[in-house]
Amino acid sequence: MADALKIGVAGLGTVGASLVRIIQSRANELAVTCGRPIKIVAVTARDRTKDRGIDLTDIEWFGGPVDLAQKADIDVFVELIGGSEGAANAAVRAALARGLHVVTANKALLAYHGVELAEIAEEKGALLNFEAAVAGGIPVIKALRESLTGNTISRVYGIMNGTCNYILTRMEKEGLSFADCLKEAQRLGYAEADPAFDIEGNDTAHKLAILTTLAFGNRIAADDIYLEGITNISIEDIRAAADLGYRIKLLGVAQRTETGIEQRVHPTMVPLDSVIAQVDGVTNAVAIESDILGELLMVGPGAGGNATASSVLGDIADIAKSQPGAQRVPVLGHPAKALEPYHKAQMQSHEGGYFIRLTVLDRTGVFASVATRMAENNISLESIVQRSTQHLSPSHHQTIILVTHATMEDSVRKAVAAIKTEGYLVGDPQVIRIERPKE
Ligand SMILES: NC(=O)C1=CN([C@@H]2O[C@H](COP(=O)(O)OP(=O)(O)OC[C@H]3O[C@@H](n4cnc5c(N)ncnc54)[C@H](O)[C@@H]3O)[C@@H](O)[C@H]2O)C=CC1
Ligand SMILES: N[C@@H](CC=O)C(=O)O
Repeated sequence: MADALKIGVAGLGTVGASLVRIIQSRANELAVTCGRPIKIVAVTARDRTKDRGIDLTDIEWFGGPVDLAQKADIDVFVELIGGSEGAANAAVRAALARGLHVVTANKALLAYHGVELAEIAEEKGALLNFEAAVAGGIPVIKALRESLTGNTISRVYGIMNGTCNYILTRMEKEGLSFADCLKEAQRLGYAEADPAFDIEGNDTAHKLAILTTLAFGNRIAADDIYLEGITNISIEDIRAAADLGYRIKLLGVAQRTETGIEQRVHPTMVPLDSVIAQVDGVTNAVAIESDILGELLMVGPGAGGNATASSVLGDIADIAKSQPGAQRVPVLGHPAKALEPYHKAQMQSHEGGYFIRLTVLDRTGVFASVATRMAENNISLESIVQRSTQHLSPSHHQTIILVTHATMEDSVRKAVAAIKTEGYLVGDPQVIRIERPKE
């Protein structure tokens, strides 16, 4: 049997500890599958004394990630620390500079430095694998980077954050509060070290930026994504959506348009009878629409130690099986130096359906005024209903809920701005975009 593939792991948290446990418990099977043993020989984390339920005897402990990346006698550096800057960034650069292969689950790092890191890896002939960085255990990177070669992709979208989907699902199904659901997602190891990245939509944006590049061949443009998280979504919205035949999901969507590439992350109403509406809890789903294959929908565990470690392990196994000096698949699907500049489609030009919920004073003429402001902006309505909300508040308020046919974002913004000036609005209007699967 060939020599062992020597692995150094930086970060022994939810994902790192699961990875070590799996590699140690399946050593024999992995050696047979990969044609050589896979051996963890070096590790580092913040706290050396913490009990992680893993056996670190005979594994060299390093004082920090950069130290490990620079000095350990390893073939592969596995980065499971997190964060786009700081130790993770410095250590991955140090490993690539030595020509080591790198495996990472760090979407923030790739979203902001992926092109540069891919250039270094390609210059050095090293592999930089990151299957776990998007949608946890779902092999979406391999699908886009390798399996769909030759297809022209028109849209990639999906549920890419397990924490948010877990929160929305439990709020809807069990009536739990947002805060309680988030705490539970943290306890289960789904959330980021700073959960604001999950609930404000940044984590989905990081993942979407990576998928956009793989799908469309542009340089990664993580800062050019329209971004709204789920912190504004109330149980009232979730119930109103259900009454209208929709469910609310945090979606990331990237699509080609006539004016450029549209990238957006926001709470979205999807039809209750669509597959994506049935994707519950920590499960993720990524849909890819392309010309040869048609629509591919991949559904699976999106976060958590084992799901994520499964993808990290797959990346390590690919390295174990790769032949030295063999032609490499470009890190981002296209050689990093050949990636095209990103041409952004403006969000104002987005076209789709909209749900608009307005709390208004109970006055004569309000309903007619709302309908008029819509008509003035050429917005065609699928439905408009008015409900009394006096049971929710002692004051004389009404709720008006509108669902539009496909319309321009710009028109909706103008109509809502006009309504805001009328003096009958109570609080801020709630606007949620509607996404329908391809007919
Ligand atoms: N938890 C999940 O479900 C998923 C996580 N990821 C990504 O995987 C990576 C790791 O995530 P988790 O395991 O959840 O994080 P975690 O917070 O549970 O673990 C992070 C580990 O890195 C170590 N660490 C942090 N800063 C360090 C430093 N400066 N020097 C040495 N060690 C340091 C910590 O001691 C800890 O062992 C992140 O990039 C995350 O975004 C990706 C997919 C899913
Ligand atoms: N915090 C992330 C972890 C996986 O990427 C999530 O909840 O999806």
